[in-house]
Amino acid sequence: MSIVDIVFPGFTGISAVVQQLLAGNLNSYTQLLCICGMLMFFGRYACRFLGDVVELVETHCIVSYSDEAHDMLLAWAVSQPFADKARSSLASVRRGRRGYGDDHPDSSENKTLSYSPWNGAFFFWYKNHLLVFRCREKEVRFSIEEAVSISCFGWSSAILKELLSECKDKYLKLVQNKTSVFEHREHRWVRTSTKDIRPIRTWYSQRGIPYRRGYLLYGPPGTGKSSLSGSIAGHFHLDIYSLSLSGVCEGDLKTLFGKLPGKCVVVLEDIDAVRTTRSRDGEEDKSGKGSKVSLSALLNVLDGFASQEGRLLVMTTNHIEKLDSALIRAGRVDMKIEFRLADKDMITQLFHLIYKQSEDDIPEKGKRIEADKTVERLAEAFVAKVPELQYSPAEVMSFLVVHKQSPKVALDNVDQWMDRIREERANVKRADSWVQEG
Ligand SMILES: Nc1ncnc2c1ncn2[C@@H]1O[C@H](COP(=O)(O)OP(=O)(O)OP(=O)(O)O)[C@@H](O)[C@H]1O
Repeated sequence: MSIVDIVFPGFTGISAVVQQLLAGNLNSYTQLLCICGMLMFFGRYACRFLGDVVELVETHCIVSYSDEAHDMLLAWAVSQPFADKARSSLASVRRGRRGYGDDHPDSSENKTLSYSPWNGAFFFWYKNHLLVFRCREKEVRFSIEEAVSISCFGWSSAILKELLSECKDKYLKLVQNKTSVFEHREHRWVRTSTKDIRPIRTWYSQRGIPYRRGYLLYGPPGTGKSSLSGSIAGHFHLDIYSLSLSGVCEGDLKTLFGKLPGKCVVVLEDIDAVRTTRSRDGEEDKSGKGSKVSLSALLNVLDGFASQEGRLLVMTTNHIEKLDSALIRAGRVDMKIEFRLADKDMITQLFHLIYKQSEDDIPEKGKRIEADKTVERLAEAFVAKVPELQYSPAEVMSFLVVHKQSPKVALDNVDQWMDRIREERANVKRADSWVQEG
């Protein structure tokens, strides 16, 4: 290998081929192969050189994967003719790679596929300017990210800004009346889904009093704590930023809170996972459950966070008894709401929710009333069998959904289902006691 190979890899090989060609030692078939090889070799350098020259006369705008501008640009790009014609594209069922404009794809009979340009440079005309949309895979901290940019020829970026502004308008229309859910990936917020706003009427909305409060939702798993957070966000047209304390370290927690927008709902899940210590001077805690976030670090970010207008903090826990009083004192938590296992009333409501017939199901009023009476009778029998405050709404709901075709079958199977749940709980309890003993 010569020094020239460092600058032009393959140079030695190609010069040997040229020498052989000039010496005339090769038969015609080998000559043809050598010429093809040379053309490919020089063609590659020519393309690279041309690319460099083009880059010199281009103006770029890089759009960061972790920024909402990325969603804006892609929401626009998927609807462009160049996306249709792209030789390389990424297919997705949702209208967007990160869920914006999600129209409940699962509920649709025909899951609509959309294609966005992928891994290449795509030329298109925009307001009489030739622009380039580039999209590539980039490795960031052991994971693959998308690097997206738009470029124009010349030294002014005005047309790029105009395009991005159009993308923003289009995107805002797309996500209007939707609630975006952001979750953390290391130190960044990433949109994971977009939901239709869940309507909820509250004392506050009726009186026009804005929310700037902290709530603690506590109770056993599956009692609706997270669902209520979604409803609150939807009602106030705010996005949800959901953070599980068991999955972040202190540094990331601080960075993530620093990157929150002005108005949003922040849901802090598993708040009991925080390392409890009353001292705020950084003293090590003794309770240590393996969580990477100490109470002092959490209190510090919450105090900074609370000063922001329009942010709503919702903390959820399955174990209120484990929480430090400093964390849930008035001011940080204005209201504590207990979520309980399903009582008779709730079980009845869930039964009705699943089995009561709508006008679409049975258009004839008489028949519908008859069917509903049967459901009411079966609901009473069901409630008589299921003891209250033993099962979560999520458990009852998931059992009923399995038997959604027949309330009668649900009733016949409920004893068996309760036995199974009891057995599962006993197994979990046994496993827990082994872990504690170990
Ligand atoms: N009151 C309720 N009415 C109807 N469905 C409910 C109710 N509570 C819970 N569910 C059902 O249970 C599912 C789980 O609820 P959710 O995730 O809100 O519970 P959670 O209390 O936040 O649980 P966890 O503590 O495990 O996070 C919901 O998607 C919903 O289907």
